[in-house]
Amino acid sequence: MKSKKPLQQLKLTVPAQETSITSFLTASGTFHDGDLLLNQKGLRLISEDNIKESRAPFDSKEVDFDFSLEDLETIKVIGKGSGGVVQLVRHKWVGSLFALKVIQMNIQEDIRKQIVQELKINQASQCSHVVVCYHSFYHNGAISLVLEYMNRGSLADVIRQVKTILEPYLAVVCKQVLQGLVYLHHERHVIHRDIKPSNLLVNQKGEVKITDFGVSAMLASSMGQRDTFVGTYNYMSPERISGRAYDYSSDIWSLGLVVLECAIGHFPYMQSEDQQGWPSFYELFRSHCAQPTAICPS
Ligand SMILES: Nc1ncnc2c1ncn2[C@@H]1O[C@H](COP(=O)(O)OP(=O)(O)OP(=O)(O)O)[C@@H](O)[C@H]1O
Repeated sequence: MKSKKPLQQLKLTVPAQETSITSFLTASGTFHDGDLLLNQKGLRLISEDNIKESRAPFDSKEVDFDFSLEDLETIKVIGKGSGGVVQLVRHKWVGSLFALKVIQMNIQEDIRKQIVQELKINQASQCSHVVVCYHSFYHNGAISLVLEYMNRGSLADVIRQVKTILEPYLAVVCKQVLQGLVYLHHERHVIHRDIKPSNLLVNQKGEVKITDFGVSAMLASSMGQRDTFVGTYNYMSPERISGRAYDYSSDIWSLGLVVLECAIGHFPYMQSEDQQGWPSFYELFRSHCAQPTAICPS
């Protein structure tokens, strides 16, 4: 694809809709949104009916309290995303390491909703190829997620270090991500919608796990397809770029681009690894959709 002038990585901007956090707080200071309740002591999912009946703080017997934010000490900052900072932390008494993702909640309505979605999915995940969220806390306007620490960072970090990944290893990476996607698609009925190298984390055992469900959406059969998007365009499937209906297979397209990137050492829609920046939306649209191929039906 020809690229006259490389542009910055694209992010879709959404209209600013600042929502005060106070509108989601109960009298006791618990963050409440839909069936999710979150406070300093932990997270609890509750049916809407129960919430209407009580609007009460957590029943401490129903939450595992053997773990609090005060039990964690920060070792260093390991990453920064659009939602907030990720720190490496250690449990003071047990010595276990975790990644602590702290997200300030006085943010746009759409993003807040995505984070709540992420919490619900993380809390329920039971798959060895999906990053575990052990605990989540809400305190002083911020949500903190205690995540499984993946000590080799993301696949983006790996590509930066080794440039390309040889086919036998790439096959192993691909298989693990596919196992994670099979779980998300078939067990959780979720389209991830933001599969990209920085959302695939690696540990020293060679395990690869999917993380960051900030832009995931539940695909409830009654709901059909979700049409809101927050994230980068670069790994997006032709049907999403052109605003058509999409389904689970759009995650597979994204994974395909990630695998190609690992194999050739640069994002496939850049002409070479020397090329700086990312293709513009229009360049992606033209290459995926305006000049349709077998994988982009009109
Ligand atoms: N569980 C984890 N273990 C180890 N490192 C992590 C973990 N979670 C995140 N990181 C590191 O922190 C970085 C930032 O993560 P975060 O999910 O906040 O943003 P991102 O996915 O990189 O970007 P964006 O928010 O724009 O999608 C990651 O790229 C990764 O290097």
